[in-house]
Amino acid sequence: MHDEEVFATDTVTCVGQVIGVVVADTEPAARRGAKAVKVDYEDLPALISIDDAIAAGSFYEQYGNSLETGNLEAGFAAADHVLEGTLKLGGQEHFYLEPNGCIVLPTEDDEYTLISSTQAPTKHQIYVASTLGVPMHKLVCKMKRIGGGFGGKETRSIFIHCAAAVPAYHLRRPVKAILDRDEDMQMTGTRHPFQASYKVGFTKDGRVTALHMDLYSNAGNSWDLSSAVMDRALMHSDCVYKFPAQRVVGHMCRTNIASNTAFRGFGGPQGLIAAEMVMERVSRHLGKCSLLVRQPHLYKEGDVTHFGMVMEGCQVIPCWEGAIESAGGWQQRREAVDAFNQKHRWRKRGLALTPTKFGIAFTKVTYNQGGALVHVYTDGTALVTHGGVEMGQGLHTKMAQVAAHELGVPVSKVFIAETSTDKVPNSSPTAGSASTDLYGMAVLDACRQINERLKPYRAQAAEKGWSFAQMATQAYMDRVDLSAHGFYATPEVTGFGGPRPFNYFVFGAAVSEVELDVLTGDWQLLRSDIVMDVGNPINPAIDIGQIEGGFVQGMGWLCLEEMVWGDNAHPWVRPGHLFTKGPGTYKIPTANDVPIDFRVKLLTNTPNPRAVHSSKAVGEPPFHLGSSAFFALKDAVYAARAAAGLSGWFQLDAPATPEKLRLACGDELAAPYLEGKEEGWRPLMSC
Ligand SMILES: Nc1nc2c(c(=O)[nH]1)N[C@H]1C(S)=C(S)[C@@H](COP(=O)(O)O)O[C@H]1N2
Ligand SMILES: Cc1nc(=O)[nH]c2[nH]cnc12
Ligand code: MOS
Repeated sequence: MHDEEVFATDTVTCVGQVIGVVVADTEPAARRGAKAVKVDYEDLPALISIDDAIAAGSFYEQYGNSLETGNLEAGFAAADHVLEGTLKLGGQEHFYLEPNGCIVLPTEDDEYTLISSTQAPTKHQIYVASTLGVPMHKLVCKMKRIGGGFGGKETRSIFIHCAAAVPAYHLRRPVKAILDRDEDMQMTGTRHPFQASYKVGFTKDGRVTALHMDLYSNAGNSWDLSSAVMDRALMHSDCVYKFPAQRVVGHMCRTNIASNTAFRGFGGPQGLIAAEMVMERVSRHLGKCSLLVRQPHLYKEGDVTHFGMVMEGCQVIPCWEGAIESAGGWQQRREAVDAFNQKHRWRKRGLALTPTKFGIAFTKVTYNQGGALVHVYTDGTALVTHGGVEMGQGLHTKMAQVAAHELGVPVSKVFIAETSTDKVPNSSPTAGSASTDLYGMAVLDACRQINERLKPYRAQAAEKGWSFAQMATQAYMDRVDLSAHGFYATPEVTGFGGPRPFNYFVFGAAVSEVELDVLTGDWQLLRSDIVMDVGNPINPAIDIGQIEGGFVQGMGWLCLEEMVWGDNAHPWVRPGHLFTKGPGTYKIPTANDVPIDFRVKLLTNTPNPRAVHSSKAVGEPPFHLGSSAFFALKDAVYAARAAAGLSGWFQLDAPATPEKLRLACGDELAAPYLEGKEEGWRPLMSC
């Protein structure tokens, strides 16, 4: 939305906003220089939380998307029960291993090369070129790989590139800028904190007749990607359930924290968990098992979502049933957990099953395109370049497999050296989990062009026993072109508001069991069983790795990672400052948090007709399955509350940190701390 400045001019709207850049021969000198700059800020009133923004009416007014299906009035009229409530979801720091950084190299005249840690080389080419006033064809942005991105380097990395480019422009010398962890956490955005106000109508046997939700996101101090994030949240607020009537309205809150941005799932997890929390409340209100209440709502083949997309190749039920089977049967597991809980007062176990469905395609139609460049050399090796960035998700490996398979050579004969805007131009951000689909088809397209030209030589090779090298050499001798550019644009995607904003859905389900220490709120994830539908996997090992990582990262978001800002609830932190700026205060999952018994299964025989080699995207879809740990923890707290004589549904917002879990157990030891505190009160972290 071009609502940001490289260097703030008269007003800064968040702590950490860049006002200038100090450049020196060494980093220590530059830091001394930056410290020498004294800025006397006039403190202005600041809005930090969503509640602050709602109270002040501070929204990005230009955003007003909503989705609606069915007749809500009739739905609520037909309900035996109507419940209203508000649920809160925290933000999440990307915590990529490699903080933001870049090198800006001025070369001849006004030519520049950027070596970038970013997911979006083209976006950086555009923004730095415009900052320096040079044409795009004189500025290359490239990288071999980046040390993690998770969405955090789709846009927020731009300001550090611009801040480094300006001195490079004036000094005509290479400039390197790399953020320290605490700077990165204070200055760059995170996952959007969300809040949902809902009203749900349902019959006495648990059939939802109407669901209305207002979703509020904390967009921070600039627009960034927040509208697309909210769009995706709106489109995922059905989870895997067919609601006869549903309305969901999006609101983007304007606040004075660093602009929040893309993070794995991109608003999808927020929408998914909101629906799941509502279904949990319905089940508990009726005192029914949540599987029995949710089951009749599960999407079936041919059902239409609340935004009008028809479920094709719907694997909701196979994943749901597969996860239960993998877990050894729900009844068996439930009885074992209940038996344990009968025998232990201060340790309680919990069990939960959560399903997921995730839409694959950029909701911005333009981004659903991909390019590739393939060179075949006379030694029989191939150099492949595509528009996607390797951030640890294994994209380059899959692309090399596709090329090797198509050219008929071993993978060792295919090399991917880097991603660079002068090899493949106009690339979309490596985001939305769609890179394998987009660049896989583009690599295929390029290889097919080359194969077409090599056809006569393949015939000769067969009869003369030529190697691929000899074949390539012979073709070269005959002046045949051995290089090709490939391209692909996803057909039939409509963008938000149309009936096919996604190319297809990815499905999954997880069963998790936890053991909670009621006295401390500490817990252990005993076992998780995941069944995921990834079509025909191009590389099952990579896909299982993505599923394990996505699951753990999702669990981190909902059960461990808490961001603490200086705001009304935490007056002991300087206003607007982030208190949790490193691993000492911000707790990301460690090896101890991974399920002790971790089982991941891929559905078989579910080819996906809409993507390369019948595969499916796997980057973001598994993230939501981590919520099975959150609901298992809540299940354990219910058991603790029962032992304390408390029954019925209670509110548990995310992140479900140990303090919150401990107090939610509500026993006589916790009660004195809860005296007179409002619902959901939690202790200030003593410091
Ligand atoms: N190791 C690793 N895996 C990752 C990420 C990452 O930064 N590191 N990013 C995730 C996100 S946010 C996305 S959108 C996808 C992007 O890659 P893909 O489009 O190739 O799936 O990878 C996911 N898995
Ligand atoms: C821009 C964008 N659109 C999407 O639909 N999904 C995404 N994930 C990360 N970035 C995006
Ligand atoms: O789509 Mo991932 O970069 S949030």
